[in-house]
Amino acid sequence: MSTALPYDPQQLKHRAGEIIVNVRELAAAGWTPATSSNFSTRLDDRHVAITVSGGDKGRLTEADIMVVDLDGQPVATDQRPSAETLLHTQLYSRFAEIGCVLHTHSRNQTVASRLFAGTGHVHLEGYELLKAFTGNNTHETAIELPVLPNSQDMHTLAAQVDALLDRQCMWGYLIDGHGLYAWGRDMAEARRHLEAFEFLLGCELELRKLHR
Ligand SMILES: CSCCC(=O)C(=O)COP(=O)(O)O
Ligand SMILES: [Zn+2]
Repeated sequence: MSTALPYDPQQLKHRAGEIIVNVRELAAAGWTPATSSNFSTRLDDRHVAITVSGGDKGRLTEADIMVVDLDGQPVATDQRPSAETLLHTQLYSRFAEIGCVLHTHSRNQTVASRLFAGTGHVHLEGYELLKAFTGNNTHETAIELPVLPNSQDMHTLAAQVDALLDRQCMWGYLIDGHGLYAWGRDMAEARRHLEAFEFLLGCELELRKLHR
């Protein structure tokens, strides 16, 4: 006897393939070292496809992508979702339009998170690449990328993110000594935001090396 799944398995297959292809490229760029990072996409208004906890994210297969509900509870599986699932589901729960959340641990992201933890944000201004963020259409603007203190308690981190989202519209944040979260309406938009943050953080770090 087969039990009907509460989500569309074809949609899961499609979204899992999308995660695998994109994450392989992010891993090849060195942004997912030592089993770090996690990735998710929305399946429908109640379900999210997310990477399982642990393992080399550069070698994901369909078996490494599972389904959770918006409370982060596994659906029709006994696999263990990412330890940081709450940081994904809080965004899907809060914004119906968010379709993809990407979290990476590149060197630039991690170094910048340490360097700017004291000020609580990274000021990004005057760059043409700011136009990569949905809603921006000029370089004559600035965004503040928040830097949150790290915690092993996801509820503490999620509360900090919620407090920020109450105050500002944003496409990502850094966690001190940890990495970057970025999101968008779909994989393409989330990846564009992630790559833009990575590039701009690299520029800010390089400028500091040049003492500017
Ligand atoms: C060795 S990485 C430490 C955990 C982490 O920050 C991360 O991004 C990966 O956690 P997950 O449970 O999603 O594998
Ligand atoms: Zn992490």
